[in-house]
Amino acid sequence: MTAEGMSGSYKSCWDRDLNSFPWPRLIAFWLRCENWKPLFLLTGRIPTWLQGTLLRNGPGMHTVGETRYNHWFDGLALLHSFTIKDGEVYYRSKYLRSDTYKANIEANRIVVSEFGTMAYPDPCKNIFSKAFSYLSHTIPDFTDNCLINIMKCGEDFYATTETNYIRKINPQTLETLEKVDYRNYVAVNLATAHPHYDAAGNVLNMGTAIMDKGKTRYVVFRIPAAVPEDKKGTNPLKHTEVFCSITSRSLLSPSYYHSFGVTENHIVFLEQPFKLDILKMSTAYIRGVNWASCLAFHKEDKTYIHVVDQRTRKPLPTKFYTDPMVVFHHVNAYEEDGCLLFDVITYEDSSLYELFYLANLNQDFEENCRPTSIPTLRRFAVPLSVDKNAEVGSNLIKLTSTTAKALKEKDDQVYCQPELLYEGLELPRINYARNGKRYRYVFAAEVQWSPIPTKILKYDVLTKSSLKWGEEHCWPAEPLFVPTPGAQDEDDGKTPGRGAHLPQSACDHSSNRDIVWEQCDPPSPAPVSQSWWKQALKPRSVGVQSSEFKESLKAPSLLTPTVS
Ligand SMILES: CC1=C(/C=C/C(C)=C/C=C/C(C)=C/C=O)C(C)(C)CCC1
Ligand SMILES: [Fe+2]
Repeated sequence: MTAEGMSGSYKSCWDRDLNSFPWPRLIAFWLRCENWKPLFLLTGRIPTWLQGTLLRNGPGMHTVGETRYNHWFDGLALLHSFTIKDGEVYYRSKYLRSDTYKANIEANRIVVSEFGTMAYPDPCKNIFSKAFSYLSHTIPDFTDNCLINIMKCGEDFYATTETNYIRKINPQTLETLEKVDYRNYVAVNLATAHPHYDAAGNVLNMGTAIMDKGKTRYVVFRIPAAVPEDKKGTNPLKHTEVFCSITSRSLLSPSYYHSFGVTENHIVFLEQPFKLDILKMSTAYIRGVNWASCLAFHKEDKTYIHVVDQRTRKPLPTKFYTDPMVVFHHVNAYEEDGCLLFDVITYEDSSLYELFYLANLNQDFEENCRPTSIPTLRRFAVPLSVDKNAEVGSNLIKLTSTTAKALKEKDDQVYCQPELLYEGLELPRINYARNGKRYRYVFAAEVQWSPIPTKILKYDVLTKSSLKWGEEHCWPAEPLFVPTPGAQDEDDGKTPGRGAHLPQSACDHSSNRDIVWEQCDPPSPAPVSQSWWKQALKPRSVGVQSSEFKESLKAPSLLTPTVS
């Protein structure tokens, strides 16, 4: 939690073994390189209305046997939950038992490729059979190490990454359930880990269909929260539908993207010049290179802004574009006086992903980890209807609320120039009730010339002012805004700080179903030191907690993920 902090005692499954240790009120975890370092957060007060369970996901294990991953985004997914009840927080964690996890642990080495690490299942297989088996299909079978986020579909929760696989999990026990292949429901080879939700909880996500029926497309698909009455009990995924699709400008080098924007009537998709090279991907195995090497930033290209009308499900006809840039996180988007405004965190190149190679994060960190461009919050404005007779060179944006421009060009093109709002923030969150609507506050991690956040930030788009919280030895990261029940003001709520880039389920104050927790076996008691944290990371079987502790863990389950 952040500035308001939290009070109450921090209980964990290791409580009985380590209660002699002067536990801080709350411990925030931060994985820096491979060493977990406990960070003691503050004392303070958790508002009594803040009840619920925060689910989070992230890379948790970067070495298997003698082998180690190359990149931060490769680590085996470690699920965490924080149950907040009456001023106390109960923590648990569990590795996602993906097929990748099981194959690696069984082989006691990395045998499945990830973003930054190419691996081979069977080293003694000769190069020809390997080549043949991998060349047999253009798009290889990707990993199900779903380490990025948590998605809620109806009453189900899934760990997600950016491949076609998601893994269903039990939100109470963090156990891994079914492996789901999006391709069984919608033709996509990749999909973002940043879906949007409407007020009814229906999921809207995007993925890329590579060379599907001779075309490569960006596909927006919708997963209903509830199944039709006559289909009660079926899996909502079975009712997934293609909402709309945008044809990629290139068959074999579609854009890489990490998120997208929505407004009440439109969808915003940036076809950015940070591209996947499909031919390189289909030969990556036999060339022995990782997937990351199949991504490239083309600074001579443009960034195309696609706007799809949700009512017609068709892209607007005008060709909007802006300068080459790389965006991972959309913040929000909304419509005002016939214009669509969208706010994104922009980079001038794709160097951020380079920074997160563990070799860069390990030694002389300050030197290696200087991004060549700082994440910058920029606001774009796009006219939703373009006057054909508008003078070439004229600015089509007449709003007083922004200095963003949309310059009319010949042959129906419009060149968009953004307004710079704030330099040095990432992992943006908003009060999600304002998603797609006019809004005022961005909650984010302040990131200066290093990928390691140092402060939590609340930025006011209206006044261009910001509030910050930071403290020595604290590395807060992605905040999650939880509105106060019955709040009127957009920023009336709490923003608990969170470990790097992670998923969350906020709290809803309504349900109070009790859950009884089986607890993981605590690691052997040890002073809190690096070894203890390393040990804590070892996969643990689920054991049964001592009765009194279990009793105290009867927490209301309030699992309502917002978005991540
Ligand atoms: C495995 C794999 C991929 C993994 C991408 C990942 C894991 C990206 C993580 C991004 C994050 C965490 C961004 C944070 O803001 C790609 C590139 C889709 C290509 C297909 C194979
Ligand atoms: Fe993200």
